Amino acid sequence: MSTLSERILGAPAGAYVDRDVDIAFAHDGTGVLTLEALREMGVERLPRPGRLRLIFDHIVPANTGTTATLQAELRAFARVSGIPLSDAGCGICHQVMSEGLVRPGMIVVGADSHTCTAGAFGAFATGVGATDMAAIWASGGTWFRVPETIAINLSGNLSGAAEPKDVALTYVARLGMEGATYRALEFAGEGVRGISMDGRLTLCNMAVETGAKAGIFYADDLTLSYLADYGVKASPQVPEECRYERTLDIDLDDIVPLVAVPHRVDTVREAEEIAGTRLDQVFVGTCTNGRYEDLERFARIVRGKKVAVRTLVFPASRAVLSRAIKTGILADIVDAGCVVGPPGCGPCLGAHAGVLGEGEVCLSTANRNFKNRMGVGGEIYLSSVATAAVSALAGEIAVPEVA
Ligand SMILES: CC(C)[C@H](C(=O)O)[C@@H](O)C(=O)O
Ligand code: SF4
Repeated sequence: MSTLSERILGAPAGAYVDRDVDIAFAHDGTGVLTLEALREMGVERLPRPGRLRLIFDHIVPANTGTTATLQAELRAFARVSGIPLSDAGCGICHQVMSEGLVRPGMIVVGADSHTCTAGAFGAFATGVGATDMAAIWASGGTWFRVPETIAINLSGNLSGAAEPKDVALTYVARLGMEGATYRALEFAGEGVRGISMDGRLTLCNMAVETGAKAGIFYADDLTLSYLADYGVKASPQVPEECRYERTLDIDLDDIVPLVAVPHRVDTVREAEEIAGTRLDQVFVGTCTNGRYEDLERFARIVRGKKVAVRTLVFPASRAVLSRAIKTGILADIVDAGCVVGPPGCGPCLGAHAGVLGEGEVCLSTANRNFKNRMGVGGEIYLSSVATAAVSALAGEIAVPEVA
């Protein structure tokens, strides 16, 4: 009788286990540090390069000569070591993982904290540091302490303008930024069924904002049909009776549009309470909310209208961008006056495109609003896509009525 994390890691909570990993990836930022650590360790050959991956997403295309040189070095390393490389323009590592690479039951590690996103497929997926990643690349495996699990028990259905992002902000606010440290969050209950795969990815993505190692859903029919579109065959995972450390009940019928206010992601208000807050920028994208369903929802709201404030839209991957072009929603977004950027992290971490100036205020669909993250002196509010869309049209924080 095990939690899903216990089942995948093959031991009860609290145990330490050594496991091979199915996928171990790094991006352009942490890849540079991983390579540096490998060189310091004197590692020359990597045993299973096919299970490793480099994905360029954080600063793409390169913003300075120094960045370009580091990326060129990493590219050359991938070539000689046989590591598959997804180069600039492919999209955010977590989105690339979710497009047919991750399967139920896998153990996935990534040198990025939001690796927990892949738990949406019933995989145990967690972020590690670059030095740990170097050791994993050199050996093919690592140790884990099997986490205790907090169940997030979902009931009911989302209604009105509420989105999975509002559910994520709800559990982050209720658990707090350290409330689930070293735990796994397992999404359970009848309410799970009504949440799309894109929505499940959003929910798992924010698990790390509570300190959790992983966020995880059982693979069900929806998971299997999503994966089938990528040519991946998988079996469902049937939940067992198991012991959770605690259970957090969330009734989806009660969820309303929410906003995390500066500078903590667990400081959450109803959008209604802070409506009218003046904005300098709206940012739609990231590994939290840059997927096709998000862009479609955004386009539906801004179609035929004009945004009243600088609005940046960065699709999470090439596949998302391509689909948005083919279905025509990208034209709606551009015609509404938005700036569309290349697939990748974009302004999320304040490294390039879309950096905020001193005192500027941004409403973003990302997962973090730490002080100075998008630029020194900038202020970040976090919301759903629908809230971002109506706010972009209003030039100030506004409350969406229908998603
Ligand atoms: C740059 C990277 C190490 C970092 C992370 O791991 O989360 C980034 O993706 C972020 O969101 O802050
Ligand atoms: S989109 Fe933002 S949160 Fe996600 S991996 Fe990139 S920088 Fe990190």
